[in-house]
Amino acid sequence: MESSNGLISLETALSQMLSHISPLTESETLPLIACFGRVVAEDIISPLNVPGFDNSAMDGYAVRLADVNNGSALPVAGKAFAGQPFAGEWPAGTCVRIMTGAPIPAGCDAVVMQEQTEQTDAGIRFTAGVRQNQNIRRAGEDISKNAVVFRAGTKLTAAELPVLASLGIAEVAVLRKVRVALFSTGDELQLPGQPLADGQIYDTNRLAIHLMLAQLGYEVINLGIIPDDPEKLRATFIAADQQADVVISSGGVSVGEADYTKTILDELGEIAFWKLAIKPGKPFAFGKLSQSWFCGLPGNPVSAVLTFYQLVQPLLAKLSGDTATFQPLRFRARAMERLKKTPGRLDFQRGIVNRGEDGSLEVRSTGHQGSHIFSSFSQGNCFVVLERERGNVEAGEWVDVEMFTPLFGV
Ligand SMILES: Nc1nc2c(c(=O)[nH]1)N[C@H]1C(S)=C(S)[C@@H](COP(=O)(O)OP(=O)(O)OC[C@H]3O[C@@H](n4cnc5c(N)ncnc54)[C@H](O)[C@@H]3O)O[C@H]1N2
Ligand code: MOO
Repeated sequence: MESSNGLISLETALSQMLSHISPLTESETLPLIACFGRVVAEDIISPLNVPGFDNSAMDGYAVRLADVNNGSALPVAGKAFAGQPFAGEWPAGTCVRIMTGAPIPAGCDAVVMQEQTEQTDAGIRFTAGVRQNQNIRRAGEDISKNAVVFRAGTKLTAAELPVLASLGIAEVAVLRKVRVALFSTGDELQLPGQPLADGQIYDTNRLAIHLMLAQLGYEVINLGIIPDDPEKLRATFIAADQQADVVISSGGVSVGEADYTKTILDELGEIAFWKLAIKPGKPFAFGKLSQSWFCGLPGNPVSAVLTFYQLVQPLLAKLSGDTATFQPLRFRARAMERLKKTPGRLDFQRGIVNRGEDGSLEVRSTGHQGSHIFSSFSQGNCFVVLERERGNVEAGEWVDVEMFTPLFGV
């Protein structure tokens, strides 16, 4: 949707970007430990049942139902341990001492937990009723042999990789990592550790974007700070385009000094300069260089992080082959103070959300909402997402909040 003020909605921008992207196809086979954050290249089929055999969920006694529930005590015929099954004959009218994880002896109907038994001179007496199948974990209950465990396009994390270990799978074909080239532009930028000349500032954005890319599992080619010099900019764009799947720059996308960035980008590819109906993060560039995709983030640090999060992250996920759709979870919270808001853009204010005494969520502002206030990220824990046409929020009104957690990592 493009409104009368010429601003494109976040959804329109995102769907336009994603419509161009096809996932990578090259894959490599790696050991499980190296697959963290990688995307499965082909469906993974289970080579076995998990559990692999019927086994006990408790330390106790394996019984046949016909022998229990009449109150009589049963002598112990033998023992079954995890890794050491009960061997030999199991005479009628006896029970088997069994440990958690031990294979169930053939003919066993139930396992009685130790706490529901008593040792008597005649053997083990059962102090509670016994039901068929109780405390037996059946073969294939978690995953059955030949089932599709994970479809191609699943991102492997600490939730998925141990499942593969439980199947005895040692290595997996995963898609190659997305390569991202990154640089900051601007004569005013200086490296931390260096003295500042008059009017200079330290480069914040490149570190922020680098860290977010790294924690999302992408390969980062960090090309440093590029001054506002057409030749240097052109050489950097060309080098970045040759090495990466996606080139990300920060700065120079607004109306001011973006001139040669625009000229160079026109020369090298097809780039659209958008004005997005979000705050912060209005100016944003997207398009194709000669072989890579280009995302131009706005220079203001909060705007750079927000546009990366809302637009670049889903683009990278699609390119990486990850089929999960990017849908940040939002919760309703009660504003505990007035939040200033001008209608016209979707606002992502920084807030601090907590659970109130009545159990509902309560949110406060981190204070100054300028797009240069990077410390609002460490002071806050969430975005307060305010609808495009909404005006000021009064204390007590309900708002949407979106936690920072997946954005900044641990
Ligand atoms: N006349 C207008 N001026 C501006 C508009 C507009 O629509 N009309 N939009 C404003 C908004 S909103 C933003 S956001 C910025 C984006 O501008 P650029 O992408 O061209 O970025 P710069 O002008 O290069 O820098 C903006 C600001 O951010 C600082 N900066 C830049 N890079 C970094 C960095 N790596 N680390 C830390 N800080 C950085 C830079 O010094 C400027 O202060 O434009 C507004 N202006
Ligand atoms: O969009 Mo700007 O990012 O409001 O500062």
